[in-house]
Amino acid sequence: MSFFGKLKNKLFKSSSRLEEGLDAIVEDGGSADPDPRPDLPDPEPPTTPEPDAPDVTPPSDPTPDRVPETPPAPPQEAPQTSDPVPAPEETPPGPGPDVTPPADPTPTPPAQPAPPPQEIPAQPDPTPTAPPQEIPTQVPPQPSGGLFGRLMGRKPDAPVMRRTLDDDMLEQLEELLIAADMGVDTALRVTANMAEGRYGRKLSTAEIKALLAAEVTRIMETVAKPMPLYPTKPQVVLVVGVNGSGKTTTIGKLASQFRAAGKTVVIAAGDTFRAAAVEQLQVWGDRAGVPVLTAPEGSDPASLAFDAMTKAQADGADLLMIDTAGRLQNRADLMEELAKIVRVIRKKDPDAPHNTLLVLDATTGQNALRQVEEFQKLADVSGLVMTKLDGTAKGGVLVALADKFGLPIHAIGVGEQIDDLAPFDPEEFAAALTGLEA
Ligand SMILES: Nc1nc2c(ncn2[C@@H]2O[C@H](COP(=O)(O)OP(=O)(O)OP(=O)(O)O)[C@@H](O)[C@H]2O)c(=O)[nH]1
Repeated sequence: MSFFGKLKNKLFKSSSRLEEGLDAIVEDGGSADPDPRPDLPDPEPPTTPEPDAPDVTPPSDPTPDRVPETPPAPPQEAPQTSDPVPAPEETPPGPGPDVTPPADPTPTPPAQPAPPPQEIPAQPDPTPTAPPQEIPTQVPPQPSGGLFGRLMGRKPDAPVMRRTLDDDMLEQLEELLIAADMGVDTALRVTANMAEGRYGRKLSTAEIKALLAAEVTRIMETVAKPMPLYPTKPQVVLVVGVNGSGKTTTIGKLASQFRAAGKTVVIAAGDTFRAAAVEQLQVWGDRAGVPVLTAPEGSDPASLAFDAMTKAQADGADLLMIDTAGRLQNRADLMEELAKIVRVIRKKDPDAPHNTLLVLDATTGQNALRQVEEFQKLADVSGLVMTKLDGTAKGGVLVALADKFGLPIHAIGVGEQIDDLAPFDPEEFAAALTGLEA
């Protein structure tokens, strides 16, 4: 199975609750429409509740004038289905160590069977006032598609359930989206946009899913950005996040992808308070074929960071990834620790760290929102990596995160293996979240 097929499968697994909820909402209060053609006028573009223009600029980029490296396939220039992390500069398009997706070097729409109901332009206009999407209210019949349909063994020409979009239905949709961890504000905005120009019309499940997927895509497109690479050597990537969020695993996966892209990488095991954490990072360093600098348990992480910076500079390494402790419960200590690491590495490079990645566990749902708030106070978070998107029903929190903070999502973790780090693809994510049939 291709990497994208695998990814899609994993994401689809996570969305069943929302998908089934949408099916149930239309079934509840809807009626079988023998005529699959809804005969609806074109939707008017939503003009009201617009998502807050997300600030996708890292909070305070220490080097705003830095020019991103422009390799043949610069990862920062690939907003669609390309690499979230280092683009394979010299990696041949064969089955070799492609950075992302590792097992499928051509992660383009072919793997994403054209979903008939959704017509999202490849480069949608991000301006909030522009029509967010061209969703045909007349979605091609989906009688044989859809989990529910398949479970019920519907025949292709079976009547399609439709339900009038009214206050009751909108309320149910809001509740469903909130239950799916989108958060109240985002859920209200999304449903308002879905209703805009369509209130009082009869919509099928497929149409509802297409509308929701388009709204989600529109929000997520503004944040789907690969981690930028700079010509600076070493580019310092500080990795923060609570214990267990997946920092170590993500550093290992990223290091492997950077290395496959021809970059030299050094890792600093900055969580010196836990011997187990250091050991685990060493295991990941071995897997990725990247040196891991460690220090005795309990020693000063800033001192280790300084040594790692010295080594990375001496070696001419492209990237230095610094793991950090995640003891959010000792907030003051952690803040001081992170501040000291930054102070120390800035003695070597005043622009470092060039990226501060916050690793978030998607299965924590709404808690991820609080973690962003907390870590933004502790560090200049420049981008997110969302882990454990495989097998979670809480993927909706990504929509809330994007809507609320607008921080770039550089990559998503979809498993525990070294290759299980994927670009964040908004359309694929939206389709998976809503159960939109491909
Ligand atoms: N299913 C799944 N598991 C993941 C993913 N990323 C990390 N994990 C698992 O989550 C657990 C914690 O990951 P770590 O990388 O150790 O997390 P950490 O933030 O470094 O945690 P500490 O070492 O305690 O600071 C491990 O069992 C990982 O295998 C992912 O994308 N999907």
